[in-house]
Amino acid sequence: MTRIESVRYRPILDSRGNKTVEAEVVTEDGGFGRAAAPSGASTGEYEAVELPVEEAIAAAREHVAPRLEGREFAADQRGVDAAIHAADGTENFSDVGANSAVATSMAAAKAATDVLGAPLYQHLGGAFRGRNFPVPLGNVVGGGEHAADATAIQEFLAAPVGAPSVRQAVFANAAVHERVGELLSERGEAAAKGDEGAWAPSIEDAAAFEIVDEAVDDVADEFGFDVRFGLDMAAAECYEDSEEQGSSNSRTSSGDGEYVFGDEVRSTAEQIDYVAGLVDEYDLAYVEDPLDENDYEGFADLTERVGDQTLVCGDDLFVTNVERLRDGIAAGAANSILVKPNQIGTLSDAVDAIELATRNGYDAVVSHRSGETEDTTIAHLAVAVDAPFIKTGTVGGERTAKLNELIRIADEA
Ligand SMILES: C=C(OP(=O)(O)O)C(=O)O
Ligand SMILES: [Mg+2]
Repeated sequence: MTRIESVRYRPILDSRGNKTVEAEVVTEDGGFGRAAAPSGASTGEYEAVELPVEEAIAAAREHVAPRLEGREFAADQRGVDAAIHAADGTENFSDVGANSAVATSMAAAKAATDVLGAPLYQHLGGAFRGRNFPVPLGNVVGGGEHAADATAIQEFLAAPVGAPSVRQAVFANAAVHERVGELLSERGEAAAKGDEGAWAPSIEDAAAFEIVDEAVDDVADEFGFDVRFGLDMAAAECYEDSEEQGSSNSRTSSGDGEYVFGDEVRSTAEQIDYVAGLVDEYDLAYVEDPLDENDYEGFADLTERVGDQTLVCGDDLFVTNVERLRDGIAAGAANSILVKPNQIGTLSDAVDAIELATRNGYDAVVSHRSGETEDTTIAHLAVAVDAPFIKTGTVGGERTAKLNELIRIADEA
């Protein structure tokens, strides 16, 4: 009943003004699904390959669409995703592009829900989903690869862990963003916004810690529940391998290089001490990518030290990849995984990573990318898999698209 009749592709714009892939899937009985690929800036070395948009679209038209049209059923997500894999034939979607793959995978899911008449989260997660909602982690200050001349740490994230509802949590994060803006202007720090809508002031990380700490305390008092904060350090971007000092982003070895965050240079042991100290000092709820993407051992050491106090999350470390996650679980590296469907290319692969994580006591954090569209699939995915957290910004239309969808799902569930 949901047999796919046609698959169409077009280039559209993402929030950075770059071109990205939009896919549309139409079923024989008129079901329609449309989805668009997001795009990262601080991408992990081991992510599936994003091809230039025209190339990805041409490859998808030639190889993916013919494997789906008249052959696969949109409601059979595993079948659709297996066909996309077969059309590509590589380990990392380097032939058709993870951007066209993920757009197709998500569009098929939406076409199925259109026919089935069920919300996307229910189609993906089943009849018993829709009761639990993720805590939204929302970045309020940032820099790194997301803004020039701003903080060295990529993201300072509000974490409204005590919120009684997803709506209150979303509103609290917006309030933290607003309060941070006020505190910055009281200090005379005019700030632009980075790629994800967070303030991008030209200040040291130490000043950002003071400001965000004060802002979350103020908002916790105002809202009457616990609001903490966390970080995405995106440390692979700041790691310089010992064999290639001076050239940033070397990814060939780990452990004996240096972390260069602004003017501060740290060895791996010092970086672990520094992060553990931050967790204690600021009662951090969350620390993503505190170490290089190859350093399972460093992640394990840090997790051993602070894993009972905070979430230690692997983004570039795991890249939503079950093989890399399996290695991490064996090593005791991290206790949570960031899940970005475009890092791995299909919804089925993303769900596999989430299920492996959950079975092993790792929390899944479903995440946006710095380059986004109005697509709301990740809001539904987070509810469908019972993810305890979602990271999808705080303000800006492409971010509020997901946050407002979460509020709607909660209202209608
Ligand atoms: C969302 C992130 O940024 P990007 O999409 O640039 O990888 C991240 O690093 O978690
Ligand atoms: Mg990250």
